[in-house]
Amino acid sequence: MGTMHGEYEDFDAANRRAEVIDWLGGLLPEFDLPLDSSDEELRDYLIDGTALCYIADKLMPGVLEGMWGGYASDQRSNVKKFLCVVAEMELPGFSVKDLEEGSMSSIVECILAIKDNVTTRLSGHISNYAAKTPIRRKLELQETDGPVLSVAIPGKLSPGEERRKGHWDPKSQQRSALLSGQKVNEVFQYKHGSYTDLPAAKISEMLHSNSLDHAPTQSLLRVVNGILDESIERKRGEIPHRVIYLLRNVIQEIEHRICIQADHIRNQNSIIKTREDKYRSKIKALETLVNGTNEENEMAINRLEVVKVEKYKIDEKRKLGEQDMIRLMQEKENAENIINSLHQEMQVMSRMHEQFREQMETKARQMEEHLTLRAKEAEFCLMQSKKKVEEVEAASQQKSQLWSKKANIFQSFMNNHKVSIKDIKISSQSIKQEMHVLQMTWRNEMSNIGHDLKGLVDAADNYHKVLAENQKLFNEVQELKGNIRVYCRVRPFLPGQDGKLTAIDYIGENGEILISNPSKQGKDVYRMFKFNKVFSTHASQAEVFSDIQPLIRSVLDGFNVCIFAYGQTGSGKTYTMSGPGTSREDWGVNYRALNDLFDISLSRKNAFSYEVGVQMVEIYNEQVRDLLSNDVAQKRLGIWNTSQPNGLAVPDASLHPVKSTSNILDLMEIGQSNRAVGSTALNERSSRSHRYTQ
Ligand SMILES: Nc1ncnc2c1ncn2[C@@H]1O[C@H](COP(=O)(O)OP(=O)(O)OP(=O)(O)O)[C@@H](O)[C@H]1O
Repeated sequence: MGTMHGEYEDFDAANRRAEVIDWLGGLLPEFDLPLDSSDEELRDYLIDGTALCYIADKLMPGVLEGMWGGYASDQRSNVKKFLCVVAEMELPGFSVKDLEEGSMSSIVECILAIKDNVTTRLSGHISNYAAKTPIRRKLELQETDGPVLSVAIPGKLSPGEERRKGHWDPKSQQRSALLSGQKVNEVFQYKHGSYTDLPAAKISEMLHSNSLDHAPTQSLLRVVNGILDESIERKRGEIPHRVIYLLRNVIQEIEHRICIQADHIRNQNSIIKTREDKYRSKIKALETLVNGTNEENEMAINRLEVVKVEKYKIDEKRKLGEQDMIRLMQEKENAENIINSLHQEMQVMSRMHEQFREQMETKARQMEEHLTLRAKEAEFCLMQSKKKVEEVEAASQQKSQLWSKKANIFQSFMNNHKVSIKDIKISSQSIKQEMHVLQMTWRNEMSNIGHDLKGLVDAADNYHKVLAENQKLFNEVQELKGNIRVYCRVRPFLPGQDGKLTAIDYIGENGEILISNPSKQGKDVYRMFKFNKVFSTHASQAEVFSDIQPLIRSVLDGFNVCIFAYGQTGSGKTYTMSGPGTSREDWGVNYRALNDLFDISLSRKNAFSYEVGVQMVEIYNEQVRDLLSNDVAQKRLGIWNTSQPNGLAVPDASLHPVKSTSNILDLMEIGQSNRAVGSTALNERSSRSHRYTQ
């Protein structure tokens, strides 16, 4: 924008300078500068002040005093005179220094102000101009007290041409023009009715002198009007020929002046058109410039937006940078604190190091003293050791003599030993031979043992077959004896009971028992019962178990076995199943059965592997409880059905399904009052539990 503004200013200055040059070209005929002349070219033309003085003289003839123009003493006096005229006209001036080396703008503005002033004045002159008297070669407009505007006529030397020819004196020329004008006025100022009476000599003087050239157009028109008025007043219309001739010349002069004025106006029009075209082209250029400026403005706005965005980013970055700076300052403070603490630690360490160094130096001195003492001691010891060495050498000589003796003895011993070694070698060879014989016999024996082992393996196989056959036969015997066996054991009287009140009358060998009831009559007194076997009151625990033991062993062969005791309270169920004490003889059926099973499983451990499980339950008031469970709530196992014949109860199958697995031994004692039941179960290869009925 600054550049554009500068360009516009240059353009405006050039325009104004061109306007000055154009005006001067019309005012000063010798002025031949082109319109696009530079400031310096205009300065060169105006710097001597001659042209300026000529302008002032044109504006106010005679106003310049003394010698001016080419006759001036120096250039500065010309310029100063011009500036005095300008000051009198109250127009803006300039300094001489500006004209010599400063800016030309003030000079241009001054001349343009003069031009405007003259144009304003001429607007009134030109209206009168057409009605003035024609002059043949030069037209001069002059008011009574106004400025004079001269126009150069072709064919006559202009003041510039005269000046260039070295004889042009604008002041004398002007002065002669003024004098001839006054003379013409005197010549042409006649009263009415006097033109026809002009003598021929006077008319000839008017025609043959420069009177017409210098006469104002107004005077010439006054002459024409006067002649015409006189011709009208004279009814006869007779006007002398000489007056008519004068009239014709005056009219020709006026026509000539009008033609010149018309030419001048046409020239001015063409100049104005040329300027108009120039101004239009300049306006187009300015419009283009303005359009370009608008585009540049849009681009500048876009750039401004971009710059705003960049500024916003830069502000954000600046804020981040400030935050970073604050953080870095804090880190710096922390680092400084750390450095200070480290510095303090370093000082402490250096002090400690100094103390340590001093201590070490003290120690070193002490050590040095100590080492000196030790060195002296070592020297002393060395002396003593030398003495001892000498003593030892003496002793060693004695010992060497002894050793030589011992060596002789050892040599003789070695000789004897070699002899004995030879004997040992001979005996070892004989031992080797014996060992070889023994190895051969051992191999033979091992082969025999292998054969024997093979026979044993075959025998073992046969043994297993035989054992299986025996087991089969045993179980068949058990089945023949009956799968359900009922034994009766008679409890002896307890201490304090009367033995005469016994109901047992007879016990048979084949399981018969005769019960007598004295309270009954007839054959109802005796009743005979038949069991598999009846144990008398003298039967021991071992005798009772001996009849049950085969059934228990059949468990190991895959049969389920259940043994339970039944009887009224105090009849001896616990005594029979558990025993009265813990001694081996007192063991009841439970202990003996388990012990027997453990013995058998132990004896068969190389061939079979048995797992034994134990379950303890209590049946009391028709409630079954697991006595080995830690959870009291879980002890209850189910409801028992006691509606079986003979008072037997079976578990509800839906609640407690009886597992059909074999290899189970149940040992129970069942009281009449159903108060308590103890049960022990043994399972071969299985620890699954099994519950039986009451
Ligand atoms: N064969 C026997 N020899 C000696 N004493 C016996 C014999 N049988 C039982 N007794 C004794 O009889 C008493 C009652 O026996 P036991 O407690 O075994 O009866 P029980 O049927 O288990 O009674 P309950 O049903 O009330 O438990 C005990 O003192 C016991 O020592």
